[in-house]
Amino acid sequence: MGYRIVVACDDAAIDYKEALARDLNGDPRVDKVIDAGVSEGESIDYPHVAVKAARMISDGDADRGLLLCGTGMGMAISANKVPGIRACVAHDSFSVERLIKSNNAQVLTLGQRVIGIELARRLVSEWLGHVFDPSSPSARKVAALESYESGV
Ligand SMILES: O=C(CO)[C@H](O)COP(=O)(O)O
Repeated sequence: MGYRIVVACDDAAIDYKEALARDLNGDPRVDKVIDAGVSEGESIDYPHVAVKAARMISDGDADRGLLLCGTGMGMAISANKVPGIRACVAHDSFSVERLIKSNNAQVLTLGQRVIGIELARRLVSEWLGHVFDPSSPSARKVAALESYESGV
């Protein structure tokens, strides 16, 4: 079973969303790419787009999210407002690996104004290859993180 991935961006990152969605659509590890916007000519501020996409994950309609804006930071901050969602910008290979293996994050965010497209493509491909190990020592820390969401 491959991943269902929701992709979304604001008007600063439409080019990257289109290019990365094309890659994802051609990747055998991906079953479905869901485009949550925005498209050319559309202007919706990043918090609305990020929350819409993150809710698709928390509702069980997608497994992972790839969210893009100018820096990746606004998308991450916004997606993290959705209960249960762990999102972060990661612009290097090691961070992308740890985003999954340490943090079990569902959402990777990238900034079109920060990194080049070829690095972005490589990071997204690497991201798909990483899997969280629930028996790893990191699981205890992710569980602790989740406990704060439930008000403990
Ligand atoms: O990068 C962004 C938010 O982190 C967004 O694409 C641009 O936001 P702005 O600098 O507030 O216009």
